[in-house]
Amino acid sequence: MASGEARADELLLLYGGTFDPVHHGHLAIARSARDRLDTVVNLMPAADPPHRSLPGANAGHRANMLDLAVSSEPGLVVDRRELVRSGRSYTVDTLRELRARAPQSRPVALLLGADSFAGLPQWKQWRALFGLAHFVVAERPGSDLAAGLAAELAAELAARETADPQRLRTRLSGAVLRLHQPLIAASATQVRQAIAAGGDWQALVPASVAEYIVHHRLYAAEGAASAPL
Ligand SMILES: Nc1ncnc2c1ncn2[C@@H]1O[C@H](COP(=O)(O)OP(=O)(O)OP(=O)(O)O)[C@@H](O)[C@H]1O
Ligand SMILES: O=C(O)c1ccc[n+]([C@@H]2O[C@H](COP(=O)([O-])O)[C@@H](O)[C@H]2O)c1
Repeated sequence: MASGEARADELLLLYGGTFDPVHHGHLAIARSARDRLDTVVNLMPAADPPHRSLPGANAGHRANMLDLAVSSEPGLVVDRRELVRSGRSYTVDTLRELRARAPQSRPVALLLGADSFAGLPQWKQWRALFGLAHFVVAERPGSDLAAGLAAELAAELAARETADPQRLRTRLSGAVLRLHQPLIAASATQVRQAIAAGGDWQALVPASVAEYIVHHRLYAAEGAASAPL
């Protein structure tokens, strides 16, 4: 495990998401990436996530829940860089900003689920992303990368895939590593819907996150406004 001050050539692993709310599926892939790559995972909530409707909880609440979720998890930390920027949280903008500040010798990787990776051709300037970061793609129940990828993305994957985690350190960007972590089928939609419907949801998130949701009345059924942060 990497510890202390990051070296200029240390791999920087970012895990972006809406995290509305963070659940055990998110944490499982973060732990798996941490262990496979022997590095810290920076969970980075999107303030205004592109290509989806407004989150159910505001960015401050979502980041606070992440803080709680990682508080006893070695090697997982919260990165608020997208919370201090206005406008939509496009990944290409985040990476360019980071590249302008970080040492040029520092490799950067993005962690994402297979469903997100399959949607990459819809992202802003998606091809430019390969020049800015590596991709670490986690399996997700229901998303099969072997089938259903757009031809242009399938071609990129075939050219860039590596099974060697070291490749993410010897190059600055452009490789794709697949992560075969234990699958957890949880989704944030499932959590939000179960809360709104009065169903069972608490086992899908860490206990501290469940307490936060209840305390702030997040995702409550229509008519029950959530508490402001
Ligand atoms: N259970 C899971 N297994 C693997 N990857 C996941 C899982 N849940 C989320 N991810 C990945 O984590 C990233 C952030 O996901 P996000 O915050 O949108 O969660 P979500 O559960 O997909 O949310 P929603 O249901 O609101 O769409 C995405 O790249 C997504 O593919
Ligand atoms: O940059 C884009 O166009 C873009 C489009 C869709 C998603 N993303 C990023 O992908 C990450 C996962 O998104 P989501 O919606 O699945 O939570 C999150 O960091 C988003 O900002 C980025």
